[in-house]
Amino acid sequence: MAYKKIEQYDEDITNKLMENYRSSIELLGEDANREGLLKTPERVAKAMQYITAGYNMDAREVLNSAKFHESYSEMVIVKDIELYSLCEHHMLPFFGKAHIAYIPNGWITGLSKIARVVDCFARRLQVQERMTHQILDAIQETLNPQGVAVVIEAKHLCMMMRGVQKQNSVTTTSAFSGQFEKNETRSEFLKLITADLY
Ligand SMILES: Nc1nc2c(ncn2[C@@H]2O[C@H](COP(=O)(O)OP(=O)(O)OP(=O)(O)O)[C@@H](O)[C@H]2O)c(=O)[nH]1
Ligand SMILES: [Zn+2]
Repeated sequence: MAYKKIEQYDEDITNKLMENYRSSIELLGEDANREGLLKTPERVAKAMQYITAGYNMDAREVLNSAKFHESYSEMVIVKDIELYSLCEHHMLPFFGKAHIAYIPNGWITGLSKIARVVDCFARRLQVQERMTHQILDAIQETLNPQGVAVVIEAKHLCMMMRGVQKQNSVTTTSAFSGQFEKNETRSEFLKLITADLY
């Protein structure tokens, strides 16, 4: 199976995480035995496994699972794919949108698979730059298209609720391969992801 079902949690890992989160709650000055917190270690253990489930997902397998022969050779753009990830430095969320395009070279993939590839790499401890490249590489290697473009815009909670405390900064990262290395193609992509066509 390409990805972990939401309800499936490894019992051993869940139990070990629960012990750790119980200790963390106490170390942070709380009473882990008070009513509202009794089930919290288990909830957090499951939530953390869910938001890091990307380690159990294989992006190439996801893309190959719906790969179709097709002669369409214009740009395919899936934009505004929401993403939630965890920064690997503070384990705090960063979240935003991914805009992805590819120009097929005989093969297309199911549109939902593009969004699943985003989840696959977002649901890990990440830096935005690496995630951007991982998404591009998975699509490039699996579909062998004429080019791939990935733009990610995200807000990092580690820059908002602590540290430098900037509430409005947005980080944009991008990666381009093949035809998208040409200015003309890249400009068309950037124009289309900012256009309000829907
Ligand atoms: N390049 C990059 N940096 C990130 C990302 N997520 C978080 N960071 C940064 O990682 C850096 C870690 O820096 P450190 O100085 O080791 O950590 P820190 O003392 O907590 O830093 P401050 O956040 O500035 O308080 C910070 O500048 C974060 O803003 C990311 O996706 N990409
Ligand atoms: Zn951080």
